[in-house]
Formats: sequence, C-alpha cells, structure tokens
Amino acid sequence: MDPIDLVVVGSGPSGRRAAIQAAKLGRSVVVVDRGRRLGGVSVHTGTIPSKTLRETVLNLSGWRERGFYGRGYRVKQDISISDLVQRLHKTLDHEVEVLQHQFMRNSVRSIRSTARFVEPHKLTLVNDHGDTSTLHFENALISVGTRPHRPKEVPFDRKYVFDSDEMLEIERLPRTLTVVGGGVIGVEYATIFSALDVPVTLIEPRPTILDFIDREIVDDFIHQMRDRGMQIRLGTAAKSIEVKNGQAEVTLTDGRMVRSEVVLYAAGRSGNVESLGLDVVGIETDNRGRVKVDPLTFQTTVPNIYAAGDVIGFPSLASTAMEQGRVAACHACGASLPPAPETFPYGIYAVPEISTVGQPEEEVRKSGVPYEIGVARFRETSRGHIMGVDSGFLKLIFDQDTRRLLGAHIVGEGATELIHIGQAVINLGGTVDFFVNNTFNYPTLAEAYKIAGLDAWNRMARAS
Ligand SMILES: Cc1cc2nc3c(=O)[nH]c(=O)nc-3n(C[C@H](O)[C@H](O)[C@H](O)COP(=O)(O)OP(=O)(O)OC[C@H]3O[C@@H](n4cnc5c(N)ncnc54)[C@H](O)[C@@H]3O)c2cc1C
Ligand SMILES: NC(=O)c1ccc[n+]([C@@H]2O[C@H](COP(=O)([O-])OP(=O)(O)OC[C@H]3O[C@@H](n4cnc5c(N)ncnc54)[C@H](O)[C@@H]3O)[C@@H](O)[C@H]2O)c1
Repeated sequence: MDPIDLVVVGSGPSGRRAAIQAAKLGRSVVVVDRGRRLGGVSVHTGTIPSKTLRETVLNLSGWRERGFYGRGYRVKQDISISDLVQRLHKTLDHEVEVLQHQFMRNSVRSIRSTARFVEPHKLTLVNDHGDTSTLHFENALISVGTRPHRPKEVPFDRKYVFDSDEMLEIERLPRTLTVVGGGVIGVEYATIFSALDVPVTLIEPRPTILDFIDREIVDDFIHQMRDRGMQIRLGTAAKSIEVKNGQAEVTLTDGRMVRSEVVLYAAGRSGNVESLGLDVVGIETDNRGRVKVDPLTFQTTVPNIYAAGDVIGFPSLASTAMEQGRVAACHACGASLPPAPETFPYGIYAVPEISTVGQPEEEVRKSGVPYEIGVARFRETSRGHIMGVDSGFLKLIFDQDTRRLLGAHIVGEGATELIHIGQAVINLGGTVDFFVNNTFNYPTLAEAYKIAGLDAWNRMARAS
C-alpha cells in the first residue's frame, strides 16, 4: 500500500484544520484519534462545553437583564445541572456532526485508535479491543493536545474535587466552590458559577491574575468579581487538599484554610505525549510534555513530523491551534504560506468577557514609544443604555508619532466579538484617523471604537 501523504494524530482544532487543508491540496489524509468521538478537547471538554455552559447560565440566570431589573432578577428560579447539560449535549452533537460531514466531503479517513511512532515514517495503531495495525506515511502531524495537570497528592474523586474535564459531569450545583488556579480556565469557571450565585473563592499564587492582559482591564474585572461577592485570594497557593465530613478543605501556603462543598483544580495542563513513542523517533519534550517546533513551519526536529496546537505550548488556544495546523499542512504539502501576523486576539469568556489584541499599556510604556489612550465606557453608548449595560469599557492605545493603533483592550459585553475591529485596524496598519473619519452603525456597542478614537484624537490633536 502507498504511504499516506499526511497522518494527523488528534482531531482537535489543529488536527482538523490540517486534515482538511491537506485534503483540499489533493493529498491523501488519515486522522487517528483515540477518543470515542472526533473533535478533541475543544469539542468535548474544553472550549465548546465551557462556552455553551456560559451561554446557558447567562440566559437562564437573566444575567444580561440585571442592569435593568436588579441583582435579584432570574429568568428561571432553581437552575439545575440538567438545565445546563441538556443544551451542552445538543451543541456537542451538532459540532461532531459538522466535523464528520466535513471529513466525509473532503475524503478524510478517520480511525479510532491510539497512535505510537515506531519509525519516522511509520506508526502503530492500537484500538480499544487491543488490535494492532500499521500506517506508513510521508508526513505526520502531532496534534494530541493536553490534559489537566493532576498532582498525585490532590484527592480527585469526581464528588468533591474535580479537574476541569470532570467539572462537566458534576451532578448538581455546588453550594460553595473553591477554584484552585487563576489561569484562564479557573477564571472562566469561577465567574460562570458566581453568575449562578454560587459563593466562589479563587486561589492564585501569583500577585495578580491574567498578567498578559492590560492592567486597567484586569483591575476593572477583579473589581467586578469582588463587587458581586467572589473571594479572590492572590499571592497564596493551595498547599494541600483534603476531604473531611462532606466538604473539601484547601490549606493555603499562607496558613489559611478555605472550606467548600466542591473544589475545581485548574492549575495548568500537560501534553499527551507519554505513549506516543516520541523518544523512539528522537523528538524531545519538556517537563510539561510540550514539543518544540520551528515557529514558521511547525516542523519538529524530525523534518517530516510536524506538531501544532496545545502540545507545542503557548498560546494554547483553539483559534491559534487551527491556524498552526493549516500552516503545518501547507508546508508539508509544499504550499508554504507567508508568516502569520504577529498579533492575534485573545478571548476570555469569563463573566464579564475580556478580549485583547496588540500591546497592553505596560508593554507600550516599556518600549519607550510616546502614546495616547482613548477610552469609551459602554454605559455611555446608546446601545449600552438600550441593553441595560452598566459596566465594561474599550481602551485603545495609539502611537503619538505614527498615529497607528498599537493595542485594543475590552472588558464587558460582546468583547470577544468587538475585538476583531481592533485586530483588523492593527494588522492593516490603521491609525486613529480611521475611527475618527469613519461612520459606525448607531446604536451599537461597536460605536465605542468611534468614541474611544475621538477621545484619543482630541488629546493627540492638541499635542501636535
Ligand atoms: C475548559 C477549557 C476552555 C477553553 N476555552 C477556549 C476558548 O474559549 N477559546 C480558545 O481559543 N481555546 C480555548 N481552550 C483551549 C482549546 O480547547 C485548545 O487550545 C484546543 O483544544 C487545542 O487543540 P489541539 O489541536 O491541540 O487538540 P485537542 O483539542 O487538545 O485534541 C487532541 C486530541 O488528540 C487525541 N489524542 C491524544 N493522544 C493521542 C494518541 N496517542 N493517539 C490518538 N489520538 C490521540 C485526543 O483524544 C484528542 O481528541 C479551552 C480549553 C479548556 C480546557
Ligand atoms: N478563553 C480561552 O481562550 C481559554 C479558556 C480556557 C483555557 N484556555 C487555555 O488553556 C490553557 C490552560 O489553562 P489553565 O487555566 O489550566 O492553565 P494556566 O497554566 O494558564 O493557569 C494555571 C494557574 O494555576 C496557578 N497555580 C498553579 N499551582 C497552583 C496552586 N498550588 N494553587 C493555586 N494556584 C495554582 C498558576 O499560577 C496559574 O495561574 C491556557 O494556556 C489557556 O490558553 C483558553
């Protein structure tokens, strides 16, 4: 049998995009995934489930209407886990169906097995029944993703102590919740449960959370979290976790203790590399199971084996994983692409949303570039009034000399959608004058760009 042009190990966002791209370029493609259903972490335990949960919580809790009707307002009293899970299953079924159909239309074959490299052009596959087969290939993509980091001493039991995959299987809403880890996962789940009025404590050893985001945005976000009663313990880590008398006790490094019915342990993730045979073909990994690649081509140290997605580390997003997979597939098929733009958006689907693109103010200040800032508060837009939005803002940072947009940062309703205006302007080299000279739909939240642009322009005009 002829070798397959591209074997993709893992059907998450990077694998799926790579597979379709290679098929579109006329190559034979096989996707191997050990999961029960195609789609990876993104579809089954990560992006899509957590975002569906968030959307359901916002709808059933009436969160978006509370600006009008007060904090006690609820669309549905006594929201149960089954209310949340029903919508989750429907969304996931739909996602898998769309993916299977895409593979079928593009003649991408999928095999349910665990893959292991035995030579640089050969994989062995083992299915659930223990049957073994072999695949010969020209090129391969490692897109095996990550799984939650689970230290041995943490007593995970799916009853009181959960990781972020297991959290989706929780049987009822906890009366109280402690979230260990103030990374993106911890922050998203902490705020989602808090929107359901579950008392939440968030624990993070660093002195702040989300330190890659503009400080002013994070400060506003933390203020909003505290304002609705969340406990945020910064600068202290979880030292030990014990389950006693029907509740979980988290002992902190500063000696304090936090008790709650449930603990979500979300302190990072590790690459799924241990059974992949990477050592056999000479590909090294770091202590969190991450594979090093050429950042332009996504080749590993073995040139016909590529890697993309969470297994190569930062930024570990479904959005960037998809592009990495596509670029890797193009390179493997001899259809290289120009380098990707340096800036990409980051969306944090907490309650409220945060989204950011380009440089935060701290970075601009450090670079020594003279800059000006424009701010628009959503409560000052007409659309904001209509929607009852009482918080959230957009911050734009412009280079004083070139007038170019350097960064756009948003906290509040619609942030993850609105950010793409900022992304387009930054990547197309646009300036403050774009916002000032263009007409925006009215009333919209996007009009905030016009307001923030004018705000900066007023000061920039006076300065020149
Ligand atoms: C709770 C949570 C929320 C998130 N929210 C967002 C978000 O809002 N936006 C965003 O952009 N990103 C988000 N992410 C990140 C996003 O899910 C990941 O970046 C993305 O899934 C990574 O894709 P991937 O291609 O690396 O593969 P994954 O989605 O990680 O899938 C890897 C696949 O490989 C398979 N596999 C592993 N080992 C083998 C093997 N040896 N043989 C065969 N198959 C194997 C697995 O079964 C799995 O199906 C979130 C993650 C989590 C955990
Ligand atoms: N909206 C999104 O784009 C989105 C959503 C969720 C996840 N993700 C991706 O998933 C990846 C993994 O997210 P994550 O939040 O698990 O990992 P992370 O590594 O980003 O955060 C883990 C956090 O846990 C903290 N921590 C470590 N040990 C601790 C201890 N003993 N006690 C308390 N805190 C401790 C760390 O300081 C860190 O802040 C991220 O890289 C992210 O990009 C993206």
